[in-house]
Amino acid sequence: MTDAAGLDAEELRFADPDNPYLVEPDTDFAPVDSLPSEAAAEEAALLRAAVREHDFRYYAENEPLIADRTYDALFARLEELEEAFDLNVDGSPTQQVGGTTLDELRTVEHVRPMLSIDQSGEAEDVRDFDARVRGEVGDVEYVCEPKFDGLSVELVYEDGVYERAATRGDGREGDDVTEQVRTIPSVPHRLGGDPPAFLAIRGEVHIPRDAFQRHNRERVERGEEPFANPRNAAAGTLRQLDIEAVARRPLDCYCYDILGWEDGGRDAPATQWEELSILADFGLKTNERAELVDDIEEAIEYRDRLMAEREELNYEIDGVVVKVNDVAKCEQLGTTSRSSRWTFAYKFPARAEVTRVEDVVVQVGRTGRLTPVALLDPVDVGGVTVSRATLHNPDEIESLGVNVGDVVRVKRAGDVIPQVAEVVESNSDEPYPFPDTCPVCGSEVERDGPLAYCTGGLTCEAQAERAVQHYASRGGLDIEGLGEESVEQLREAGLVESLPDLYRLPDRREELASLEGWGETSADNLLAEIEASREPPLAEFLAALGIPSVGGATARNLAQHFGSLDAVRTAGEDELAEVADIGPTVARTVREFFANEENAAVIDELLEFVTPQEAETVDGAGDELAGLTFVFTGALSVPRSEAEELVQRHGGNATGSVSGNTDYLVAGEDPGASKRDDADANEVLVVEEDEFAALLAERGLEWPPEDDEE
Ligand SMILES: NC(=O)c1ccc[n+]([C@@H]2O[C@H](COP(=O)([O-])OP(=O)(O)OC[C@H]3O[C@@H](n4cnc5c(N)ncnc54)[C@H](O)[C@@H]3O)[C@@H](O)[C@H]2O)c1
Ligand SMILES: [Zn+2]
Repeated sequence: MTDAAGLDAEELRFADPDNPYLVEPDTDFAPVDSLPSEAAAEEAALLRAAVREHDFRYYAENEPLIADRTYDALFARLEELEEAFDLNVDGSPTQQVGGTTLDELRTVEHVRPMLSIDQSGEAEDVRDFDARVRGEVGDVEYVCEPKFDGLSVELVYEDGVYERAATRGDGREGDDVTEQVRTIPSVPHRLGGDPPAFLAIRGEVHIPRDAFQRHNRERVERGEEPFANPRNAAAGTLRQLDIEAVARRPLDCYCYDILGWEDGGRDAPATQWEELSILADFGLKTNERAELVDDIEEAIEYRDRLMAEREELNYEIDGVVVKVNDVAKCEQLGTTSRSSRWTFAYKFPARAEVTRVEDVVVQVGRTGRLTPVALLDPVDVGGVTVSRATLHNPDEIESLGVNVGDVVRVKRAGDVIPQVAEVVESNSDEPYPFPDTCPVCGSEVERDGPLAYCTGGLTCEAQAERAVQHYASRGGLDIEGLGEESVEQLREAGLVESLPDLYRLPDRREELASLEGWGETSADNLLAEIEASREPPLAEFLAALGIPSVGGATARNLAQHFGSLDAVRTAGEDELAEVADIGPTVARTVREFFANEENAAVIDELLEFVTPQEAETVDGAGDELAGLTFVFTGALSVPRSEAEELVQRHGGNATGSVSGNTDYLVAGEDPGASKRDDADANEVLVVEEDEFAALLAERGLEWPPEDDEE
C-alpha cells in the first residue's frame, strides 16, 4: 500500500523510485501526435517498468499500489505509444499475461495457455472488435457472460475425478492450488453425467459478497486487517498454505471454458454455448446469466442490462465478457501472446457512491509529507464500507473544491484506497483551507509542486515517532522489543520524543519498568538491545535514518561508495548521483535530508551515543551485473526472492517471466522442461545454480549470499 512516505527503493523490483507512474500517476497524457518520438520512447520505457511493477504487486503480492482504472489508463497509454511510434515491443508487458507464480507453491504447466482479455469501457471499442472479427470470419453469434471479479483457475478432471487445480500465473504455468480448490463446495470431487477421459476447464474462484462482508467483519473483530475487496480476499485465500484456513473461507467457483478435452472418438463441444451446458451437465457450477446473442448490438444491450442489475448480484463483476460462439471460428481468429482474439471484455465504469464529508484531517508521514484525508459518513461501496477517502494533496482539494459538509462521490472500483472523485453538492463557498502550519508540530508547511511537507524534520513529533519506529524496525537497526506500539507508548509517556532519547533510556530505567505491560525484565532486555545497537555498520545506520527513497539496498550502495557517514553527509548532489541506483531525484532528496538543519541537529545528537562503523569502499560496487537480465525458475538452494534481490542490488534485472531480452535463465534443481524450450526460443542462456555462482564469482560476488548480508 502507498503510505505518505512514498516508496523505498528496496521495495521496488522493476522500476526506479523516481518513476512517475508508480504512485498517484498523472494519467492526463499529452496527445501522441504532439510528441517527439524520442519523448515517446522515453515515456514508453517508464511505463513498461511501472506496469511490470504494478503487475508484480497486483498478481504476486496481492497488494496493488494504484487503482485498477489508473492501471488500465497506464496500460492503454503504453499500447497507444507502442503502436503510434512503431516501438519495439519485445518483452513489453503489453505482449504478456501479467501474472507470475509464487515461490512457496509448486508450479504446474497449463494444458493450454490461460490468456488475458482485451478490454474497454467504450461501446465503440466493442464495435471495433466486432468489425475485426466479422472481417476475418464472417457473421458470428456471441455468448455474453458476466465478467467475474475473482481469480482465474484451471481445473483438471481425469475419468471424471478431480485431479488438480492451478492459478493462471504467467499464463503458461501457474501455482498448484489443488488442495486449496478441493475445499470449495461448488467444485465437485467427482463429475456427474458422461465426462470425457480428460477434461481441463477454466473457472473463476471468488467470494460471494455477503460472505465477504461477514468474513471481513470477523477479521476486524479479531483485530486483523480487513481485505480491500472480494477479489483481493479470494486471491489471498487461494495462496494460503494452511488448507484448513482455506476451507473456512467462503469460496465459490464459476466454470466457463473448456481448456482441454480428450475422449477417444467423442469431440469437444463445437460452440461456447454448448460448452456451458455440458459443463453444467457434469455438475460444475456455471452462471445462469450467460446469454447467446445474434450480434454485437445485443451484446452491448446485455452489458447495460447487467450493469443495472449489478447491485442485486451476490458476486462482484466488473463488466461482461463477449465471446465468439463458434469454436472453429475462434480457432481461425487465433491468439496473440497476451490474449485471445475471439473474446472482448466490455467493462463497467468505476464504482462510486455518494456520501457526506464529515471532516478533513491532515496526516503527517515519516518524510513529513502531509496527506489530507476526508472522513466520511460511512457508505457501502461495492461491498466494502468506506469511511475515509484520500484527498491526496492540497492541489487535489483545490481542484475538487471540496470542504467539510460537502456531498461527494467516492470511488473504489477494486481500488485499494478509496478516493473522492467529485463534489456532488457543495455546502461551502471555499475549498477546505489547507493548513500552512503542520497540524502536529506547528512548523511551517512547504510546498513542492502539488505536495505539501512539514519542515519540522525530525523535531516534528509525528515524524519523530515514525522515525523512531523505523530506526528500530527490521528495515533499520532491528531493535527487538521496540515495535510500533511500544514506540508510541514511550512517546506518550514522555520517555522517547526523538531518536537520541532512545539512548537516554538507561537513565530512566525505573520509569520504563513501571510502564503498563513492561516490568524489570522487559525493561532490561530493551536496554540491552539498545546498548547493542551503538556500533552499527554504516549501511544499516543509513537505512535506519529513514532518508526518503533510501532503503536497505541504496543505503548499502551509499556506504560502499563513501565509506563514512561524514562523507555521505557532506556529499554534493552530483557526487551522490554517481552511486549505483541513485538518480538525480534521489540524490537531491538525500542532499536535502542532510542539509535540513533540524535533521542535522538530531543526527549530531545521535552521534554522541552511536558510532556507525566505517564501510570498506568498493569501486563500482553495485554495478557488477548492470545490463544483465535474469529469470529464476525452479527451486534454488535459497529463496528465489533472495536471488532476485542480490541481482538487483548489483544493478542487474530480475524478472518473473521469460521475455525476449533475457540474458540468463537461472534454473534451480528442477527446471521445468517447457521453460527450457521456451528459453531457447528466446535465445535465453540457461544456467544451473552452480554456473550462476561462477558467473557471480567472476564479478567478485558471493553465492549463496552470506547470512548476515541483509
Ligand atoms: N491496480 C493494479 O496495479 C493492477 C495491476 C495489474 C492488473 N490490474 C487489473 O487487472 C486487470 C487485468 O487483469 P487480468 O488480465 O488478470 O484480467 P482481465 O481483467 O483482463 O480479464 C481476464 C480475466 O477475466 C476473467 N474472467 C472473469 N469472468 C470471465 C468469463 N465469464 N469468461 C472469461 N474470463 C473471465 C478471467 O479470470 C481472466 O483471467 C486490469 O484491467 C487491471 O484493472 C490492476
Ligand atoms: Zn510537523
